[in-house]
Amino acid sequence: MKSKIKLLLVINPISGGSEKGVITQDIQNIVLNLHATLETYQTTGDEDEKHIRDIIEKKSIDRILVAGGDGTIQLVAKAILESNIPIGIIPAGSANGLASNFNLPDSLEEQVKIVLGDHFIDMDIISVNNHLCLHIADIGINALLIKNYENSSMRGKLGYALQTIPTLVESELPYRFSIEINGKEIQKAGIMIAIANANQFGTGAVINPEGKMDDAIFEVLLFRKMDVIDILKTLSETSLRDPEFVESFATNKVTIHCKKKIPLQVDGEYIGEVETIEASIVPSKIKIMLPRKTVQINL
Ligand SMILES: Nc1ncnc2c1ncn2[C@@H]1O[C@H](COP(=O)(O)OP(=O)(O)OP(=O)(O)O)[C@@H](O)[C@H]1O
Repeated sequence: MKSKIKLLLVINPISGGSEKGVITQDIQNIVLNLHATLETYQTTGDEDEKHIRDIIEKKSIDRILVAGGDGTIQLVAKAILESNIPIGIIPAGSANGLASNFNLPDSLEEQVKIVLGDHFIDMDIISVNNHLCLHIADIGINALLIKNYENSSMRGKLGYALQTIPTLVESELPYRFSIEINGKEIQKAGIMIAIANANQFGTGAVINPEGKMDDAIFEVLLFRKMDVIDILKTLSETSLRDPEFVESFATNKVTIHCKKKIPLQVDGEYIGEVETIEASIVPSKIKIMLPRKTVQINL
């Protein structure tokens, strides 16, 4: 008889502002009926990466199930970079930017079955100024919006929307970029540049319909202009890819210089202001367990 799969549940108790005690109990019950054993690690925000690595080694973990937002998935991705242990996702963050790209089922039982299944994607990882990026990084207006949102007391989409007007007033648009890409240096003006591994923001707005997450290529998207209405559209499930204002370049390496310091965010975390962004595909990939019917979103 095949030995049972050793599953580690990594759960972030504060992500998405929701109580996780019930989820943990439900997962324990679901796993009891499947060919697996369960270890649980609750994140504390302090040295989680190291603790997860220790558990993987001591308990010979085969698969990891992450219940949290992008920050928690990032943390686990760093911990497993060398061991290449497959991970499954229970979207339990406030935005779930990465998970929104995978058509995951809502049922907890299905989500647990997926991590124990055999269908996966070998997902690319991008390094952006030495930060791991699984989803989308950007410089310019959206990063400034995320910074203002993080500093405000209002959470959720409304909190984000309320930051758009002060953000536009504060920003000095357009930014002027010098982009070294595919052996060329080009000069462009715009309100933001996104470095996209994935197709869509957590809000559902598709910004990169032709992006594939396992082709060792990422897209550099230059947004030429955007007004308040366009920014508010990112809060709904509409495509933002009007060719009038987005220019796209596919590559595995890019360097972008901006004359003035410009805000940078990676996977929803505000990083700070930078003058240069260096992004490249890293040699390691991570195995994300997916439902059988996952299709890449192509509009
Ligand atoms: N027990 C804890 N107490 C406080 N902070 C924690 C704890 N566990 C993890 N964290 C912090 O939670 C953050 C990651 O949260 P995560 O991104 O997963 O959720 P989120 O912000 O709600 O979701 P999203 O990124 O989808 O908006 C990290 O900054 C991590 O340090």
